[in-house]
Amino acid sequence: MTVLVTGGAGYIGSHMVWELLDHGEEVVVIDRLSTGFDWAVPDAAELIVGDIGDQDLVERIIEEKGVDSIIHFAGSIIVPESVADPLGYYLNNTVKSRALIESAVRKGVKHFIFSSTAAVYGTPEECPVSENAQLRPESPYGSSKLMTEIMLRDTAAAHDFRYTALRYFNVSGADPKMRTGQSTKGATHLIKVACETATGKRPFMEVYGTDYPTRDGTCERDFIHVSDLVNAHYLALQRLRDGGESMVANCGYGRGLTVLEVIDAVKRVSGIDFEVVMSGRRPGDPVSIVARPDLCKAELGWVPRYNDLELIISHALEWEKQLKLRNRV
Ligand SMILES: NC(=O)c1ccc[n+]([C@@H]2O[C@H](COP(=O)([O-])OP(=O)(O)OC[C@H]3O[C@@H](n4cnc5c(N)ncnc54)[C@H](O)[C@@H]3O)[C@@H](O)[C@H]2O)c1
Ligand SMILES: O=c1ccn([C@@H]2O[C@H](COP(=O)(O)OP(=O)(O)O[C@H]3O[C@H](CO)[C@H](O)[C@H](O)[C@H]3O)[C@@H](O)[C@H]2O)c(=O)[nH]1
Repeated sequence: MTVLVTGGAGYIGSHMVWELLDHGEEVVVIDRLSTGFDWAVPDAAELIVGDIGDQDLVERIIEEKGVDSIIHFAGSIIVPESVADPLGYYLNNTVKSRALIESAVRKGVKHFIFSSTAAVYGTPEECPVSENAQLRPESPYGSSKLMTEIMLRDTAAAHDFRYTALRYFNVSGADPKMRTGQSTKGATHLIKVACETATGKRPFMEVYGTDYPTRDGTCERDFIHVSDLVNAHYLALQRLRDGGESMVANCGYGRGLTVLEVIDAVKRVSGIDFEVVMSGRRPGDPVSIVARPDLCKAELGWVPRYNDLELIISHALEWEKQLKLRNRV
């Protein structure tokens, strides 16, 4: 039994590959290396450079490697970029996910885990938000992911195929053993950007919007450590293999932190008082989004191990230093 990890050369995917290898799984990765790196894939996993929309390639991999499960991370992930290029996002996230799901069904892969996102909720009426809240994405990115969730739901109803869609909140941090981390070039994620500024890779950083209706005027998010996130996927994989029904679950800690609170914490942990410029709002940003994680805990038996902002930041900062040391910036 082999697990096919799409996007396994990327930030979250590479952590997933390590999590699977740590549990003794056979792993094959497909990644076109658009934002990922071949060096991020451990030697013990096979990397096939290619596109998830290439059905001949994907179906050959499934057959030749004896793939029983797919964990699907490959996609385009930047909210404001999706506002500027909606059709590009619908192609890479929705159309190519459709091709991948079809290949899975054709080749009899019965278990599928999908990287969904809190962006499917838009700005929820109630926070923390539970899975049955209204789905009103505010960006093409969120819509492109919601459409994939719908395809999975309908495919599972029609075929011998079960899935878990995990709606990630704000993923951050790095492998505590420093085997991988977020290496994305031109990153836009808050903690990554703040750590790059603290380590001198950027001269300053901006805060996008200071007039939101929150306690300090900046947006509020729920930051989850990437290692806790990939552990939830591993538990979801075991549950599907044990016959568990399809499900959709939030992955977050249930705790909201504002942009300014995060920046202050990065300054504290790094000991560097870097420059922060207050700017206008960024398109597509919901004000506040925090998970209700009860379902993930109850159904998967998920027990987070790194629910501590300073610990998340210390791992992210350490990875930033590793990138410099390894000349990979
Ligand atoms: N980072 C977050 O905070 C976050 C939050 C919610 C959901 N997600 C989802 O998690 C997944 C992984 O995100 P990430 O942060 O690791 O991003 P990433 O950009 O580091 O990883 C994505 C990987 O997919 C690859 N890829 C993209 N399109 C491909 C294609 N058509 N064929 C083959 N490979 C392709 C890229 O080369 C890259 O290695 C994405 O689906 C994203 O939407 C991320
Ligand atoms: O330099 C920066 C970077 C970010 N922000 C702010 O920080 C907050 C978080 O922004 P991120 O870009 O880190 O993350 P998003 O919440 O926009 O999106 C992330 O989480 C979402 C789920 O909530 C999606 O899944 C998406 O893939 C993932 O990028 C936003 O208010 C943003 O405007 C800044 O002020 N300055």
